[in-house]
Amino acid sequence: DFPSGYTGYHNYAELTAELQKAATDHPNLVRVSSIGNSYEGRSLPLVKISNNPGTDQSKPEVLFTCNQHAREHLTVEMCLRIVNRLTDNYAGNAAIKSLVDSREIWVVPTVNPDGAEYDIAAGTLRGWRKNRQPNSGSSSAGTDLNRNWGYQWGCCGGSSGSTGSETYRGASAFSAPETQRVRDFVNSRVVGGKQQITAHIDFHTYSELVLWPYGYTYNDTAPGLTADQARAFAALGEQMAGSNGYTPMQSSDLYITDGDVNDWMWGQHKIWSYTFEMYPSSGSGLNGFYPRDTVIAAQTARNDGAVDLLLSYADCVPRVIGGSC
Ligand SMILES: NS(=O)(=O)N[C@@H](CCC(=O)O)C(=O)O
Ligand SMILES: [Zn+2]
Repeated sequence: DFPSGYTGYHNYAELTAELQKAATDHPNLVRVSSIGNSYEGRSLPLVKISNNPGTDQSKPEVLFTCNQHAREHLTVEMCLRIVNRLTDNYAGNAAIKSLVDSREIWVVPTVNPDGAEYDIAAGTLRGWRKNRQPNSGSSSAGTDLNRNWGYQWGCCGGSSGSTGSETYRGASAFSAPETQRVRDFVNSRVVGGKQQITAHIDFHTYSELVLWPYGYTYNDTAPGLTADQARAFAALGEQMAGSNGYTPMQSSDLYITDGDVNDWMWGQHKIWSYTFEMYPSSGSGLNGFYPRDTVIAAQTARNDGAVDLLLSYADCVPRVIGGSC
């Protein structure tokens, strides 16, 4: 479990209990289900927040994913913040009520529960990043889930083919059960030939950044991403960064990543997909991944405005530059 100074973070059992509590407290707003299991067989929880959660309505859908990277535990708290804030405040906050009434919101609070549990299993903080899937012929386990997505997978030097690398891309695109399960869920949201999810944030730590596609190329435009679309990505990214004080940039300006989730969400589905790197802005080595639990409340609430911005533009993100849909 988490060591002292970190007990405010939710381990897997505490997370699932918290999600069940949200559903029990708000049966008219929340459904908790599963997109399937991790490599080691842990259920990957799926939370739906809606004013009619038992029915698929034709409203713009927004997805939040957290904890692709095991050691980035603050992101689990971020997804929990989204669930609790949108439900606990629905009755008393007109702005939140209108966002929830006009959207269908999906939250996957942990994409990598095996890695997250392994990271804390010894009562220490191991610095683990990848999933816990073995690599045949190697004593090094783990795939970097954020290099395993099947858009431009392994194309461009933005990942590694070595099983021991922290950015090992896996044996093939979607070789990891966890990316398969999120892929299958997103694919299932194509209804009547139209992807219902219009916008997405994948939360990571750390460096305090707002990032948008493409990661696989330094170019601002590339096949499937026009200059206007790049302008819209940047404009909304800059507005969200203005609300949380993070630094906005195209993700390849940070470094080239291939097989990352944003490139797949946009490349495959034209979902306006961002990565948020949360607090801290900097750190020496591993300690940046392990801020004490005393920062959780402030550093998750810090993103409330950005979450609301994404939700508000979700009907038509190009509106952010005066465009139309
Ligand atoms: N959270 S992190 O691993 O330090 N940074 C992310 C950045 C993701 C991106 O550039 O799109 C990654 O390398 O997957
Ligand atoms: Zn990460």
